[in-house]
Amino acid sequence: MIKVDGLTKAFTSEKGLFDLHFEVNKGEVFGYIGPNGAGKSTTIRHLMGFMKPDSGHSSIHGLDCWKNSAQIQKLAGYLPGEIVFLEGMTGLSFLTLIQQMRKQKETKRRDELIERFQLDVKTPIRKMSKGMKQKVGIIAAFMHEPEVLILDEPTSGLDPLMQRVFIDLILEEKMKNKTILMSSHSFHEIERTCDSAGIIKDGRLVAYEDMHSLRTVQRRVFEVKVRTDADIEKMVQSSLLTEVIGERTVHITVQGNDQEFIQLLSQCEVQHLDTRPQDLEDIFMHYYDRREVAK
Ligand SMILES: Nc1ncnc2c1ncn2[C@@H]1O[C@H](COP(=O)(O)OP(=O)(O)OP(=O)(O)O)[C@@H](O)[C@H]1O
Repeated sequence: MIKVDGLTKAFTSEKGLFDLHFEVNKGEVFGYIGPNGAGKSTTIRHLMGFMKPDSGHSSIHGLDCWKNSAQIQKLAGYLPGEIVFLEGMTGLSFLTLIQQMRKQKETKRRDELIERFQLDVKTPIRKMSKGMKQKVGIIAAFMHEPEVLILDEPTSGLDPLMQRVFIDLILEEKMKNKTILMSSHSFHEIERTCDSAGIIKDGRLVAYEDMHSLRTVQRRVFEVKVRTDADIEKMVQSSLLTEVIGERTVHITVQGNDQEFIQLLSQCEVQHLDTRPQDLEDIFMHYYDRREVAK
């Protein structure tokens, strides 16, 4: 449904997008994550046909995003990272204008969303808080029930209750077989809603996770506190995946090698042991360090 094929847009030799490839199938929710300035919004602008790639292409529903930008913009529900509103409008007059531009007469879904997000649409947009403006943008993106949704940091500015309302909305759209790409800085949001997640760094896709296999494979992270530095050394030297996180405390990721882990523990003087399932943050967090040289 959404296809990005060798997409390249070089602003400088290091900034932009470089030979980007990924696909999102119909009915899937794809989470697009990465550090500030990685290239998420630039990818999204290409998908919406606002930018011409230097090489490669992207398509939605088989339509080239650049060559068929008018059709793409009609087809997809889009939430920009920064919404620009016209002066002197209320939330309702803005939403009505968007509906008129789309020749959409039906207001039932719009009103349902207004109700759900508890938005006071009579407030002039210039007097709205960041979160209120974000709600207006979300409603505008969803109210015509598009088959494809392209969302740039949709929950930015929303309070925790509204973030939950948004997650429920995504899960509901997923049940209706909608295809969704959303960029986010929230691992929790991605874990709750997405079928797959990709991480972009310095304009390149550096990791990809299928959320279903992530859930079924269930790696576990153990936090182990030992008594001596020698114990720490033993752990680090073992073939297990370890990360020293504090004084004589180490995180060990275990996946199918439980026996090896137990043997290692039996050789050390363990003072404290704790565990939790590995989450997306554990897998992707190190990609966020901007000091790390891109591989
Ligand atoms: N029109 C442009 N001209 C030149 N450089 C640009 C342009 N648009 C974006 N960039 C640069 O490209 C890089 C990627 O920017 P982009 O906005 O896509 O990042 P992002 O992943 O969305 O970041 P954030 O999480 O901060 O929103 C940044 O270094 C940015 O400064």
